[in-house]
Amino acid sequence: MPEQAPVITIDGPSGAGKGTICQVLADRLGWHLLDSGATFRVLALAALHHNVDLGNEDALALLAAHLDVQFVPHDEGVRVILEGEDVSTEIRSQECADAASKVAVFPRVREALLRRQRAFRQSPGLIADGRDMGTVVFTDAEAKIFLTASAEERAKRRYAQLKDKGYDVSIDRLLTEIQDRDYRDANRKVAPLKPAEDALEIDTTSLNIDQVVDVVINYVVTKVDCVKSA
Ligand SMILES: Nc1ncnc2c1ncn2[C@@H]1O[C@H](COP(=O)(O)OP(=O)(O)OP(=O)(O)O)[C@@H](O)[C@H]1O
Ligand SMILES: Nc1ccn([C@@H]2O[C@H](COP(=O)(O)O)[C@@H](O)[C@H]2O)c(=O)n1
Repeated sequence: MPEQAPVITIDGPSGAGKGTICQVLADRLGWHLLDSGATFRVLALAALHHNVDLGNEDALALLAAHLDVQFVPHDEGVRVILEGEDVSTEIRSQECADAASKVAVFPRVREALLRRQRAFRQSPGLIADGRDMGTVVFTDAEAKIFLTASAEERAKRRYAQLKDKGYDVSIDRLLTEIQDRDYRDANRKVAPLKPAEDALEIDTTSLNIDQVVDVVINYVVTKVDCVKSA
């Protein structure tokens, strides 16, 4: 059997810094990047566009199986093209985040997206960002990391990020949204948000981005042979 490309998984709740750290790792190693949250967000957006009920598992699973979506690598990350339209910005809305966490509770929806997520595993390697990358999608990953931070710190980070982009947001509302999404993600029956048994857990509440990158790189070099020898 041909050898599979190595995978590093980074899971954790919203705002823990997964996307930021995954991008740094992917750039440093020259590996592919899977933002699995984007697969749920784009499905949720397609459901909203086509008036598919976010509570209808059959209809959502069918939509997921036939979704016309491309993830196109680009200088500033990955462009998400849905039915020929660039929706990279639109899927980042709070409405899509919320809808994504609603469609993500359904087993058949997750099953339909699995094949697309696993297809990102290509040479020379993959950095996979999500909630169940280490527990379900890439259980054989070479290194698994679970990033956390207090909900208050994550709301502060999101507030700063959105303010920076010119959005007028309330920190209290962001905190409530984060707590609601955490609850839904951690309490669903399939692929709940939790660390893999063999994951390194890093609480980033009082660490800055550079400090988190250092902890992650120091760990990865101990776990992934081709990174050790690079
Ligand atoms: N350790 C950190 N210290 C301070 N700010 C951070 C840290 N890590 C990430 N951030 C900032 O927090 C914001 C959210 O980070 P990021 O998007 O990486 O989180 P995430 O876990 O991928 O969230 P989501 O799952 O919702 O996509 C960004 O503005 C990022 O720059
Ligand atoms: N592996 C994953 C990734 C994401 N989800 C769900 O999608 C929502 C949006 O994810 P972001 O990382 O883009 O914020 C998230 O709240 C989860 O409900 C998932 O279930 N599994």
